Amino acid sequence: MSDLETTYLIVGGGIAGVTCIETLAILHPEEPVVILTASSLVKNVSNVSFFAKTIVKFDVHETEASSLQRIHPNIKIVYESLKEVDTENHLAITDDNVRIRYQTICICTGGVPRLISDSNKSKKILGIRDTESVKEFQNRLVTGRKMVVVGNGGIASEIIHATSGIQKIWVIRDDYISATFIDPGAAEFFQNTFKKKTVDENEKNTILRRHVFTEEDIVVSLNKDLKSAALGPDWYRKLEGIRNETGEQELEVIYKVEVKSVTETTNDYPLVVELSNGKIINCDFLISATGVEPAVNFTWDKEPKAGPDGGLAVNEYQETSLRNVFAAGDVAHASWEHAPHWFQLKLWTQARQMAGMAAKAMHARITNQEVLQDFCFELFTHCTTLFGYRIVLLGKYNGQGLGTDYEILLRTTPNLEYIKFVLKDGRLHGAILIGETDLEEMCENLILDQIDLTPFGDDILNPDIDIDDYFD
Ligand SMILES: Cc1cc2nc3c(=O)[nH]c(=O)nc-3n(C[C@H](O)[C@H](O)[C@H](O)COP(=O)(O)OP(=O)(O)OC[C@H]3O[C@@H](n4cnc5c(N)ncnc54)[C@H](O)[C@@H]3O)c2cc1C
Ligand SMILES: NC(=O)C1=CN([C@@H]2O[C@H](COP(=O)(O)OP(=O)(O)OC[C@H]3O[C@@H](n4cnc5c(N)ncnc54)[C@H](OP(=O)(O)O)[C@@H]3O)[C@@H](O)[C@H]2O)C=CC1
Repeated sequence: MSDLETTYLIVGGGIAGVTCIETLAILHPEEPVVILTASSLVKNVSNVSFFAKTIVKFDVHETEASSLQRIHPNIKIVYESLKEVDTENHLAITDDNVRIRYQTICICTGGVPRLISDSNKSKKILGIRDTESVKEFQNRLVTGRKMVVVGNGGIASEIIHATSGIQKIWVIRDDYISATFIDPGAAEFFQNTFKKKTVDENEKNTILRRHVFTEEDIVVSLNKDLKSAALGPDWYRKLEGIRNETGEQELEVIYKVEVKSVTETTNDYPLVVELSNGKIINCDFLISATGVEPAVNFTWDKEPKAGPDGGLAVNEYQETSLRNVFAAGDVAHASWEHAPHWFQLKLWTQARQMAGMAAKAMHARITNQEVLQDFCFELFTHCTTLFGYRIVLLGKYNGQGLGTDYEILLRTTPNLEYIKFVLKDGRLHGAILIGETDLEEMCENLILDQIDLTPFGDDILNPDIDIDDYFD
């Protein structure tokens, strides 16, 4: 017996779940869809702009789940948590024992912060994922004097940039900042902008250089029951201006260390953080911005295959190893053979792309049609803002997996732009574009078409030559 019957069941109201519904609303509006969401707010995407075929930028907002009724005429919203999936009988069972019979299901339950190992020892160790966790962080910023930030990815970088009036100790495993997204050269570009806001005239000169790098030169780095969706792009703006003290940021970066232990004390500073190099830091609270793990927070009659991170392993159509069970977004592990210039990172662009693909494949299954993998999986692209600069990452932007004999061509103008091309056998395999470079579309074409750039030499990045003319 079931309480509800549906053709499509979507679990989760983050970007992946909502995109899946939006796509099904276009492909199959007459068929019933049920969304099972643990939070009453869902994500929606607006102001989508394309810098090139595959390079997309958009805004993410939170809205009432009921607004989905305007998107899909045949949707039913169930505000509950998924407890169990009975794949044999095509049944999903919620915490309150509501039973939903589906023909296809897409799991979009996202991720939860992966905190440092001592996180259960103190409530002063915080992870950031949803609005609630940011509120707690905001409260701690109001009175905090010193915080430790652990991790070297997107969240840590944004926190360091956005907070002021508090002493910050940034603890990272790498030997340069923001290693998930950039290389040591770009890290230096950003650190110079921290040091001084204005640049001397004679420092504004553009520097162009080619370097043959090896893998050893560039190290490729790639709290609770949090069931709300992950935050939107401008979440860190909520941290700005909490303390209005002006002046130099009190920032200390400690490189190549990890946190060994964290203990609470009754001393002036309530938290004692011991690092792997023996250093002791006393602080008010610690932010663990140390990645996400997939939220597979329900049980199965039969376990599907999992990826190395515990996420649901999916093929190129986003289907798990269990027929008619699809997955998309942070909960999914991309287990198909990737195109040469694509790899998975837990980002909302990818959550959106995976969910669009899942919806197409679910629709094809129901209507007995064939489906092809979407073109967006040909090229890794990420468009974001870091330390106040627009940053576009393309393909193997840090030489990921290119072996030991690739070249790097750099053009940098202090406080203005940082452009890095990763070349192998004369062809472009990846790029980091920081600032308003206007090179996105050209780079996308050069990577996708694998044009031999040897004849252009270093002119490919010469600011006085409009290289686009060659390819028109
Ligand atoms: C602070 C922060 C900043 C970020 N900034 C960026 C950025 O600038 N650019 C970028 O590309 N990415 C960014 N990300 C990553 C991005 O937010 C995620 O990759 C993306 O939101 C994942 O979407 P999702 O739909 O898979 O998961 P989520 O957004 O986590 O949504 C999961 C949904 O599933 C629901 N759910 C969970 N378990 C259950 C259950 N058992 N039953 C029912 N419902 C359930 C939750 O309520 C939620 O609605 C950021 C992440 C964070 C935390
Ligand atoms: N602008 C953007 O695009 C943003 C994207 N995001 C996304 O949100 C998600 C969460 O962000 P975030 O938490 O920053 O995750 P990230 O995966 O971006 O970064 C995690 C960082 O923590 C480090 N780390 C992991 N475990 C430890 C540990 N035990 N001790 C010290 N360091 C550790 C990792 O190092 P190592 O690499 O060595 O494992 C890495 O530097 C990610 O999917 C991220 O891509 C978040 C904010 C902004």
